[in-house]
Amino acid sequence: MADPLTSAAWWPSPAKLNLFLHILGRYENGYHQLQSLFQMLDYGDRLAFVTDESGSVRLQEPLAGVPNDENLVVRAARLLQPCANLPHAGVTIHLDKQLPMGGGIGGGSSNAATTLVALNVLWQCHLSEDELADIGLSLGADVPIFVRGLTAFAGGVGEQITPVAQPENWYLVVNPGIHISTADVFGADELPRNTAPIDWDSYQFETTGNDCQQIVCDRHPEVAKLLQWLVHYAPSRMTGTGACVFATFTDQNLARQVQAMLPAEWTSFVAKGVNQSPLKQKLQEVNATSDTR
Ligand SMILES: C[C@@](CO)(OP(=O)(O)O)[C@H](O)COP(=O)(O)OP(=O)(O)OC[C@H]1O[C@@H](n2ccc(N)nc2=O)[C@H](O)[C@@H]1O
Ligand SMILES: Nc1ncnc2c1ncn2[C@@H]1O[C@H](COP(=O)(O)OP(=O)(O)O)[C@@H](O)[C@H]1O
Repeated sequence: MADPLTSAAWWPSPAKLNLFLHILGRYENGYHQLQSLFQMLDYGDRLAFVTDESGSVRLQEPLAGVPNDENLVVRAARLLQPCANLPHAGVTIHLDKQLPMGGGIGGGSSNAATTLVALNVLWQCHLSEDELADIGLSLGADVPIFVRGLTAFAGGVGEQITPVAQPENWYLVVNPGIHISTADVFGADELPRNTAPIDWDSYQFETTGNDCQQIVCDRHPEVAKLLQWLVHYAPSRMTGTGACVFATFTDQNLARQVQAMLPAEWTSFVAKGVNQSPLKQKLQEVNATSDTR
């Protein structure tokens, strides 16, 4: 069937990697104080929004295991609805899901951020980026960084963001096929929670790590096996609370050569690390078009 939506109707919803993830401590509300480098990728899901005056939010393609009312896309749209400057603002949302769920690459948070950024335009809410990031934070710690759409160091629970340009490397991202709950990892007694803070200026991949990696490897030997396989070819690490693992290359062809050798049990994608996310780029294009009208 022909795609009824034009290519211009789609808004990108990119993945991220945590190039490192340190846990410094725990706040009174149970959330953890982190330091991390969020690397935006040029690869991800995409969403399209068909607005109407129904006053309701519909999701056309439900996700297996996620009731529509709990889908972050629907929750984000409903949070924004009171800010719409259109009568009875409603929307049907199309979600083209490519990213594995629960993989530590931020798919759900990114979907929520794309929904906030796109509907802010389409419903004429006129909210600032800061206001959208604040709304996003109420949906999840990772949503604000996707709203801002820049590769950045993050502190606090992940919401204190310092944009930083990184070399735009190529990443082979491998999914061992395990769904890991972020809450389960952060709830683990054996999780290290006292890593000393680092100065952003002195960041190096080699001298940092992922404080969640060891317990995930202990609990899920498949992740340990995958890491052992990948480090033969390139510097590799788990992203977020897992389960995906990435290997870093300066050359796209090398990343694809290693991808071609991966055992069939693991799925993967190759993506470029970008300093500005495809969502931010799309927003700039949309704003430029409306400025010339
Ligand atoms: C730690 C990261 C790194 O990217 O893990 P991934 O989810 O990407 O693997 C994220 O910041 C996660 O962000 P996000 O997935 O939005 O987290 P939330 O929905 O806000 O929280 C999920 C659960 O993780 C725990 N949590 C999350 C963030 C944080 N700084 N401290 C925590 O303790 C809380 O127990 C919370 O119940
Ligand atoms: N639009 C969405 N996309 C993915 N997951 C979603 C979405 N809405 C809600 N979720 C829930 O959020 C959980 C975490 O998803 P995701 O963001 O993909 O993982 P992670 O935080 O590990 O990167 C999923 O297992 C699912 O239950």
